[in-house]
Amino acid sequence: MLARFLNHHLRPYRGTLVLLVVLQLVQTAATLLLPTLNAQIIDNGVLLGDAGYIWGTGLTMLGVAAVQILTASGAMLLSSRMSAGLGRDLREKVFRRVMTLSAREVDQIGAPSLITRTVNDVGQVQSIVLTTADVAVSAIIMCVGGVALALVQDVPVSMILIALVVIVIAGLTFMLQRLSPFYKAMQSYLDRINHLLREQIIGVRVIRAFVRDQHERGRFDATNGDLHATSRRVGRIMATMPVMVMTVMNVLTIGIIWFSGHRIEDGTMQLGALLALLSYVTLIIVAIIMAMLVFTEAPRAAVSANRVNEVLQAESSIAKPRTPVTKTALRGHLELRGATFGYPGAEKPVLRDVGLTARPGETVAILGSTGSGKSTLLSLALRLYDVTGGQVLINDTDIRDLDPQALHRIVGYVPQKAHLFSGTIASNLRYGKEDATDDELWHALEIAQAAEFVRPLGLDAPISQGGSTVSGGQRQRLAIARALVRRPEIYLLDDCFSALDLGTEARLRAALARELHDATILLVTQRISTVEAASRVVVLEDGQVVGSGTHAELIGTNQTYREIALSQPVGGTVR
Ligand SMILES: Nc1ncnc2c1ncn2[C@@H]1O[C@H](COP(=O)(O)OP(=O)(O)OP(=O)(O)O)[C@@H](O)[C@H]1O
Repeated sequence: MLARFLNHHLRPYRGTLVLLVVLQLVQTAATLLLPTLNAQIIDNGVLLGDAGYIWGTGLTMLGVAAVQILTASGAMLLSSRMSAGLGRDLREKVFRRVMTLSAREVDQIGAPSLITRTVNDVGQVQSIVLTTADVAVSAIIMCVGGVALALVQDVPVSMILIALVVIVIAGLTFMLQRLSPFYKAMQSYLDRINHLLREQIIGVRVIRAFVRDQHERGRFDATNGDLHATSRRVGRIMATMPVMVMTVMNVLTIGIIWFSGHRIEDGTMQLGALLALLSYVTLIIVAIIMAMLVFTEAPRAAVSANRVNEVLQAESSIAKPRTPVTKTALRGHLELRGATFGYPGAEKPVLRDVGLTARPGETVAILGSTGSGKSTLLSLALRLYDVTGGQVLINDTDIRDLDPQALHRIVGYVPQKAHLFSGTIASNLRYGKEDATDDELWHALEIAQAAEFVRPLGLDAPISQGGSTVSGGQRQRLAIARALVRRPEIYLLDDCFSALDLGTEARLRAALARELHDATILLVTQRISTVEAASRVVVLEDGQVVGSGTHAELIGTNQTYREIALSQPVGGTVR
């Protein structure tokens, strides 16, 4: 899996890879040549007392060492460039893919896991590429070259070397296979830690208010403890590797010295050959240990590559239209026709056979008890999810046939939980219309009843991530202003007056009525005072429409509406 993954994603770096292997080959050949030259100096120079030979071969060794240094640093430069490039490419690919996924896939994989995959898992893959290119490639060349040169020195002694290298490689492979499930578990513990951290940092005020610090610390410690325990088990397996490698290699060295001693005594082998063979054994031991350090990370990188690949292969359940409709003849028409929808894994649909129509100039309020499916209904009109039955039509076109760009041009959305991005007030307001002028921003702020608090701060006042530096009510008004700047045909307002006092809400609704007299507004709310002025109210109960009409019509005829209305005090009295 890892090899296939890397083969695919390293395609743009094939040239670099070839150059890197060439440099590693030269570097390793230079390293391996030095013991051979050393053996020659001893046999032909030192033992025969030939100073000229010693000088000549010594200078050659200096030249070889210079080549070795230059090629090694060149290879390191290329490998770090290649791995950094791969990391950048993978993060970009994952980010782009996540941006195309629908809410359904994001829910399924989970936001914390997507973050771990983009940052940590890509980092693991990047790291294995760096160490493989830097260390493992030269280690493999060193092993093969070392064995080949040992064969040149003495075939019978080299056979012992080959047999033991095969035993070490087989033992290492077995151990690496055992590590894979632990690495899988470690990555999912990391997901969980990320999930807990996000939840606890975002919910820190609730934790303090309910004095749940101890409880939350316990939850965090439990997962952190699991990660720690798994890492220790991995560490224990890894700790046996050097023991095995070093034992085998020490036995090998003793065996070579013992066997070679007899052969030198017989006169079938020279002293220089023994010294060269011992140098090769050292080089091969070092190469195997280096490769082992890299390959112990391979199972973890394989798990990470798999997790990254899962995101890259994920297909959005919101299919792109085959022949997208980019222009519609009508403007501002929204219709749900027998719309049915169920969340994945849910026992029953959240919305059943919902029908409603909203036309330009109309404000259709959706009222219903909590959990009745109001926000879900807006999600369908935004195509965050596709209906499982029936249709959503915008300007008489099935939303599934509309070009996504056109859809998002037509529809403006103010979420229930106003979300702002880090930047400034102006950058948030221009989120849907980058070329909006300052005048347009101030106009939107005036209507959203936000100009008063923005004026002393200025449009360039900083906004922190999520908008935590402004109050809930201010955040809601900024989110309304952001939608107004775009001037869409249809506004989907999800309970976005909930944090406003009744006076501000009344002024805002009056300003919206003046400004958006020809727009279509679908307004989710729990407040009767908000729906009184609506052209029509649709009452939802348990995912079904149980009434539709004006406030005056429903108050007398609709039981659910009456119950909600009677439960809400107005001006200190109950209706
Ligand atoms: N992403 C989701 N996955 C699974 N179920 C969900 C999801 N979002 C909402 N639900 C479920 O769908 C039902 C309707 O939720 P929805 O948010 O549409 O209700 P609502 O009427 O807007 O509620 P409220 O007035 O409290 O905001 C609820 O039972 C909720 O548990």
